[in-house]
Amino acid sequence: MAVDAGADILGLVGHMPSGPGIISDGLAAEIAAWVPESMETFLLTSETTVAGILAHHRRVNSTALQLVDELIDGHLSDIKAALPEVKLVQVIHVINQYSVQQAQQVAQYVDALLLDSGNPNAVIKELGGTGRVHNWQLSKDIVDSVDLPVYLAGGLNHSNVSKAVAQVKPHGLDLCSSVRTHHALDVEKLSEFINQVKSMTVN
Ligand SMILES: O=C(O)c1ccccc1NCC(=O)[C@H](O)[C@H](O)COP(=O)(O)O
Repeated sequence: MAVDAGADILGLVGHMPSGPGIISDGLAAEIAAWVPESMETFLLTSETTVAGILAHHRRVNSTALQLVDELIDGHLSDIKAALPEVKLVQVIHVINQYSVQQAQQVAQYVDALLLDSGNPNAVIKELGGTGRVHNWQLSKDIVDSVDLPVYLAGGLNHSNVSKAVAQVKPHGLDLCSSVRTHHALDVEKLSEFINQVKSMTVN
């Protein structure tokens, strides 16, 4: 459905402490092997050690790794050295001014940033798929201060996407909750969103 709708990238959500989009590693691997070669697959991993992240990648074999949490053991450069052909995308949960510093600190070690609205400090960590919008001014400050592609996520839907793009000017958009019904991707909601984005590029 997402390929037909014109998505450029598929996000394959691995094991997470919470969220509506989680799938098994087996299914993620099947999808990663099936997609057209021109399409990127981002494996979303909540692993926080280099060994755990590399093992997760071996199970799925995606074109990119989207790290939804902070590393607690090892360094991003260790992952890059082990998997030079795999893009590294670090998620920054945009909460306050510290998030801008965090983005600037990791920018040199990754291929892209993705700005989302999770709360890694919650009792049950929220690492994405929240459906919540964050402070887009902070996101804009990040876009303006790093020299990397930056994706915007967090509560995007067909009625707020124009404003989000105008304010933040991201490289790309990532969304989950607003195009689902009862947790499953909804073709009508997806088309409504894509049509809105297409109308923005035409106008
Ligand atoms: O979808 C999930 O369950 C999920 C859980 C934890 C991390 C990421 C998750 N989804 C993938 C994404 O990157 C979402 O597209 C992103 O967080 C935006 O979600 P939403 O605010 O619901 O549009």
